[in-house]
Amino acid sequence: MKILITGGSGFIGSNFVRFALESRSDTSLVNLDALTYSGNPESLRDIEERFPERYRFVHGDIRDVDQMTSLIAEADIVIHMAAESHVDRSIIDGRPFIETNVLGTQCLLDALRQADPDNNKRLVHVSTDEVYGDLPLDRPDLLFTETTPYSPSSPYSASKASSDHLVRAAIHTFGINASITNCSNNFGPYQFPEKVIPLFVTNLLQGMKVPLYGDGRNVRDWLHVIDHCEAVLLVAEQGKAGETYNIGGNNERSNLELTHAILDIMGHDESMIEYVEDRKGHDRRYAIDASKIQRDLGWEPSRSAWPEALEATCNWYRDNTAWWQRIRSGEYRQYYEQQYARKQDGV
Ligand SMILES: NC(=O)c1ccc[n+]([C@@H]2O[C@H](COP(=O)([O-])OP(=O)(O)OC[C@H]3O[C@@H](n4cnc5c(N)ncnc54)[C@H](O)[C@@H]3O)[C@@H](O)[C@H]2O)c1
Ligand SMILES: Cc1cn([C@H]2C[C@H](O)[C@@H](COP(=O)(O)OP(=O)(O)O[C@H]3O[C@H](C)C(=O)[C@H](O)[C@H]3O)O2)c(=O)[nH]c1=O
Repeated sequence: MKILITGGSGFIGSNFVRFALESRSDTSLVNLDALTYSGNPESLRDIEERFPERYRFVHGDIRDVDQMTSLIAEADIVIHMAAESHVDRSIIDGRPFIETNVLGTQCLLDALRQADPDNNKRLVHVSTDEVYGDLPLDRPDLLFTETTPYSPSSPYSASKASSDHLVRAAIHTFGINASITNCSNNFGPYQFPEKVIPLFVTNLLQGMKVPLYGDGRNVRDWLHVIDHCEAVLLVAEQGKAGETYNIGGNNERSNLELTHAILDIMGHDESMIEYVEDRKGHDRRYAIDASKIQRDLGWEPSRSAWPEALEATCNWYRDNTAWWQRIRSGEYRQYYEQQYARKQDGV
């Protein structure tokens, strides 16, 4: 089986590459990635050495239709993960989100149709539960299902919703063999330290406080990244064309609960919490009903149990300082310090 992954040098992508090569000995994989600020070749250095025959990196952009067409022509399965992925950045500037998530997805679909006019190849479009908007805090009975209407709140989620619609339109109009996955918040190794868990853990490792937005009551449904990767691979191999699959951990936590758990694991107390200005348009609660993928494909989130999985993740950042120290001392440090100061001042 030949897989082409886009965005394979990012957080979920690099975990997917490792998981697919380790769990499928008959699989080879090409990773097309533009290496934006969140793409890190260091995350896959060991893979290049361990699987020289089965793994190849290609530096490129999903908007380059000619390059994408030749790469897709050589693949059986395309896993589309490349994206601008951070909500806070989309609030500062939404344009890169439209360029990669919307235009980039259209370019990928154009390339797929050129490379595969008979629709023999399989595409999995990896998306987010944020397309559904948010849920009220006082209705724990409500969950996102595959038929929940789209109601995105941030430029990020609006761009992902657009990309989902483009994929659905190509399924309907051209009959492409694609499925869409909508997943909840992932945690695990190799996540860029702008997202809440690696940010808080690496702040604490540097003796810095953790900036909690608003009152900390917002809720996220946390899933270990390898559970997500396993689900995406299952959808690629066994999912039905035209279907959407929701993926979630059944693991809802308020940000305050998450923060206390991290503080406990890292040996700190609540004096390290700094309450800062809330995120604009901050979604209150995400919660996924994953019963369809559980029923149809037999998937279970077996690696996401807390506190063990969270503790293993915190330990990974503690044990892999070389991976994040370079990132946190470069350009990103300036971005982060500006953001942090702005939120402290409430401007
Ligand atoms: N992180 C989560 O919790 C989460 C949850 C659900 C869905 N998702 C989706 O999963 C996918 C991966 O998310 P992530 O958290 O790993 O993101 P990430 O930011 O860590 O990685 C994104 C990768 O895409 C690459 N990329 C960006 N623009 C590109 C372009 N134009 N061409 C080629 N490559 C490009 C980057 O270099 C990077 O390697 C995204 O589509 C995201 O919307 C993420
Ligand atoms: C960075 C940061 C975040 N937060 C809060 C904001 C959220 O309520 C929660 C998680 O934030 P984060 O930015 O890590 O993730 P989400 O905005 O939920 O989005 C993530 O999960 C979805 C599914 C994707 O699709 C996104 O790609 C992914 O980034 O912590 C803070 O309180 N302080 C901080 O400094």
